[in-house]
Amino acid sequence: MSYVEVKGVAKAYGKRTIIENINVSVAKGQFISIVGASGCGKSTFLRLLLAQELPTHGEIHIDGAPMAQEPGRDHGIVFQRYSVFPHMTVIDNLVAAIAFDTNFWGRLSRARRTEERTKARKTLDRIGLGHVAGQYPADLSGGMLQRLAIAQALASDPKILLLDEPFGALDPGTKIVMHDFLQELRDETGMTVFMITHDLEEAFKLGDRVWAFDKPVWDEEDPEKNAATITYDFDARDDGIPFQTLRERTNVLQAR
Ligand SMILES: Nc1ncnc2c1ncn2[C@@H]1O[C@H](COP(=O)(O)OP(=O)(O)OP(=O)(O)O)[C@@H](O)[C@H]1O
Repeated sequence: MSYVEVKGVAKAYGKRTIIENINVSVAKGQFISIVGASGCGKSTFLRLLLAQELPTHGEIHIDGAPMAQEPGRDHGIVFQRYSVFPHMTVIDNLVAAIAFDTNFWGRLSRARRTEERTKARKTLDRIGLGHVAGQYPADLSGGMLQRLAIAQALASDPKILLLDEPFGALDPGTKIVMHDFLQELRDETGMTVFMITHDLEEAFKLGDRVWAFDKPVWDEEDPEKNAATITYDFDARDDGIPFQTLRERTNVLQAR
């Protein structure tokens, strides 16, 4: 059954339409990787899913209901650039995320604060950051910072996790460790995940489906003209097209 339903969605800024004719349906727990040329509207699409922006046309339904008109707690998001607070320790960063989630930080009782701290400590142990709980983000490696950012995004037990090039700044070894980490989290939580990446191998390794955003019509004289849409929706599991042959079959996915 469909969990996220996107019907005829388009987004324009002023007179310029960035994406259009987006019609997709995603089952609960699916992992969608999103690839495509720079500037073709991938992050714009994530912002629509996050309700940070509203579509110019079309509708998005989540779990059978029209999407909220503003960002809510059922979505978590992680960006490539680490979105942690530099002046707070690792554990305080996580406690702050939990507090934002509860919305009652100022009024939390001492007992509740202790409870939240214990919860944060457990989460840090779970994600391998227990030993740096008292340190500041500046002392952490890129992989550690992204673990912390993901843990913050998960503080509200989101139903949908949005990842905008989360591992783009990491070295190849750390990336592989982060892939395992993300796959474990996904197995544990059953979240539906949308991840933008410029790394095709990563897209096919992690995704159940890989969507390619592209402009069906290019205007060489004016590359900014015309909108992009989802031109390919690949099944990346079982009977999917193997990554190795994909590059040969299509040039749409070649890095531009
Ligand atoms: N708030 C805005 N107002 C006007 N134009 C915008 C706005 N946000 C994005 N754009 C334009 O929309 C286009 C798509 O941007 P977007 O960030 O969604 O692309 P992208 O595919 O995620 O790119 P990249 O892979 O480089 O991150 C760009 O040309 C950008 O300049």
